[in-house]
Amino acid sequence: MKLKSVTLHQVSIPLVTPFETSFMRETEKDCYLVEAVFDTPKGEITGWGESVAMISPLYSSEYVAAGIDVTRRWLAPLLFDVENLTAETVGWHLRHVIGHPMAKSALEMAVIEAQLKLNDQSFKDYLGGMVDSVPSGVSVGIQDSVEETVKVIGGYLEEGYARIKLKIKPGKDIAPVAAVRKAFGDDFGFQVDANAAYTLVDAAHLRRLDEFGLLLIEQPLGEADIRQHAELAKLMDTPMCLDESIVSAEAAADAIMLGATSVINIKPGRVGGFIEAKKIHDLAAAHGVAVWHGGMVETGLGRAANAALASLPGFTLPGDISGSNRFFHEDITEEIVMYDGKVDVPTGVGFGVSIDPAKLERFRTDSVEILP
Ligand SMILES: O=C(O)CCC(=O)N[C@@H](C(=O)O)c1ccccc1
Repeated sequence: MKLKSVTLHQVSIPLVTPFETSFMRETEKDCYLVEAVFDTPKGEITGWGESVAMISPLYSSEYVAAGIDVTRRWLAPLLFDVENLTAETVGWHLRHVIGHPMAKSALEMAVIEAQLKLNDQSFKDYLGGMVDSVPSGVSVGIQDSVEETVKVIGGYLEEGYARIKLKIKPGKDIAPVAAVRKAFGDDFGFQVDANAAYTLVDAAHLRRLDEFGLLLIEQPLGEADIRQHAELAKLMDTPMCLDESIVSAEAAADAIMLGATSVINIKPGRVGGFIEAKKIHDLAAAHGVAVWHGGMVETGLGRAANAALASLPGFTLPGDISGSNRFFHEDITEEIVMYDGKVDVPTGVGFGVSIDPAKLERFRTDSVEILP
């Protein structure tokens, strides 16, 4: 395939309720979509991708404006020069640009989808997915009070979510977790995500979480740390899970070998794309390390692609692939629907969903066209 043009559509979609983590509080989903047109043996084909970078560099160093800039000035020009572009080689062609995994992943997604359309193939089949639906977990932001936390989680349990993930930070951790366990018992999957809000000095405090039978504790320490997480893992019974630190298969190998993680949160955007994410899945499986699919408040496009990846056999824990309605009043693709604690794995060609032009128009705030 030969890349002919790339258009980046910046969108802002209102959230149904504010989403608060230890490092930010969001009321809109701001991201950009990649619309890439390719010349192929079957004529012109368009592939779509989604960048999971936030509007500000608070989860990682990436952010929307930087992703648009690095794509316009560096990444797209590199791909325009490739005569026969394939999904499996995008990362190689972009390897000299340091960093920017989310921007690279968004472009790779568009190449993947065009290749799937060229080969009349679903993403699930391309990856070797084995199931038609995947368990659907939900991520719960930091609430204003313990009572509100119990109420919100009760609502999601009512809806039938397979697993609850609660954001925590110093001062909003033990009490809400204890109250949720007291209110709903021990028979549901419950985990916490600190987004790097603690330090090793907090080890004794974090060990108090061990009494609540949590599935895991996610990234309690620094976003780039591996060694200290290995130290903390020795002190806690709750399984250690890494998110932000796992920026590549290499980092995953280091974390596994150092005993820093017994569960890995896989996010294609964080590691540079779905091809690298599958390598991490395969590496973890070889080491008996469980993986689950993380979420970055993606639109239905990203959620559909994530569900396909999560259909691989190593994804043994429910991921953050909630229904579209968990975050959005309306999605820019067909709605991803959670039912009976699961979401369907799309079976259509490509990612199995399409961008609704009218909704793209409604939520679009800017577009930039990039030509060779
Ligand atoms: O369900 C979802 O899509 C969101 C899951 C979630 O909590 N994501 C968190 C995270 O730290 O993993 C996040 C969201 C947005 C930006 C950065 C991080």
